Amino acid sequence: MNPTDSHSNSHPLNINGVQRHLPLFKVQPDLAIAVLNILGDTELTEAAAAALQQRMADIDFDVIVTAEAKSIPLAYALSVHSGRPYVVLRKNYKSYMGEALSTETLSITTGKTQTLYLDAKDRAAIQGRQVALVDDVVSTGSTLAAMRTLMAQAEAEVAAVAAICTEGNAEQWAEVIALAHLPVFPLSA
Ligand SMILES: Nc1ncnc2[nH]cnc12
Repeated sequence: MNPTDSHSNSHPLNINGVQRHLPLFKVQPDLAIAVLNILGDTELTEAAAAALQQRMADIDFDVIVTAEAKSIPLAYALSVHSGRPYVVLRKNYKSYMGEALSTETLSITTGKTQTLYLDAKDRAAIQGRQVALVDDVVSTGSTLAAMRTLMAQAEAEVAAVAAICTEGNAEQWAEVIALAHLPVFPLSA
């Protein structure tokens, strides 16, 4: 690495002309990832939503579904661009969520198992509908698998999977509509 390069500990990302340098973050003793955090980044979120909406223009979907937390602004922006409502799968159960559905997922950023809940009202909103699953980064596929499980339980059909970035093994994510691919960074112990 070049010590004079101020971005030597980052990975470049360009979405629809919006440039960012993603900081590298160690998530396991032997692995770092380039962290994409769109929270607070209206310009990047907007650029991504506009580009994804274009890529999804020919897909017939009724509802956008995302999981807490970092991708919520993307789902909101895509909702505005596409005119479709969005649903958020939650990480904590609240009493107002009624007869929610739930399933487990393993997070690469925390290394911990998490539960995803589908609120009873959202369950009714997607039953028998075509959904687009949306995430900021599709990485290990654990969140995506949990989202698919909940969609099957709720009798919703997955019409598309879309993300700002795929990560890791690009071939594994050929089905994902994505705007960029992030490598992972093996570290020597
Ligand atoms: N590169 C990444 N940035 C943010 N969240 C992630 N989750 C998995 N990979 C990620």
